[in-house]
Amino acid sequence: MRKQIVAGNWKMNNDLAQTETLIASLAKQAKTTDAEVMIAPSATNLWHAYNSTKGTGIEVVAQNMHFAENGAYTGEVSASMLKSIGINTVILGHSERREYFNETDETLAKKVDMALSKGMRIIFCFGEELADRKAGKEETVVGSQIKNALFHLAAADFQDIILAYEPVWAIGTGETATAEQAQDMHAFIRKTLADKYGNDIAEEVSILYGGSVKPNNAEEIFTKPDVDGGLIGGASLNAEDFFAIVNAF
Ligand SMILES: O=C(CO)COP(=O)(O)O
Repeated sequence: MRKQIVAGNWKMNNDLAQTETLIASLAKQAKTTDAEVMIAPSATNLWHAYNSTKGTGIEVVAQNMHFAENGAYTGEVSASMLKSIGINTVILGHSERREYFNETDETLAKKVDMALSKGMRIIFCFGEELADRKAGKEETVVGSQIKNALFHLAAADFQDIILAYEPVWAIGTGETATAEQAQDMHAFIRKTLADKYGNDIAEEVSILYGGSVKPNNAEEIFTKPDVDGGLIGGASLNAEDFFAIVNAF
């Protein structure tokens, strides 16, 4: 059985005091589903968040990391640094990192390798832009993003990979993919995996949907057979909204 996961990507929001306040509110929420719950605070607040979520069942994950072991990469954070403060999962390939920080499939492949070599789990993000969808190229784009960054891996590596389909046109726009659009793409992603690694692997990989998931649309999206959860931006900054989404399964 693949895992159901709801992860909150806080992006560049919440200073230390706000992180404390939001985690205190999250800790008061009741979970009524089996979904795994994750939050991704900023790098400066990971250590605090790791400590203050102990015993809550919420996993703290990182939003990014560098591909090198260590060295002269001013401003960057390594996998070992994350591991050393108890962080075992990292988001890689978010469209904002691709767009604003020039992350490419090639650099992401290196980040994937480093994270896996440190025994970390990865939430690997990808998704087409509006122009791609208008041109009917969404499957071509998504297929190549997955192949270029992940298809050098061994089948066993996929135990540590969670995929997150985030159509760029639905991120922060209030425009969600319809549940059918999400399901169609997730089925395509699973078939892409199955063609390369076989059905057993493809059936075990959790595929999350991200892009304007809110309490009022989460249930419809999560009931689709190939949607195993969500990567939540804006709505993860409010504890009640985030847990309404967690409990939408
Ligand atoms: O980018 C996202 C999560 O990583 C989605 O953001 P929104 O939920 O704000 O659209």
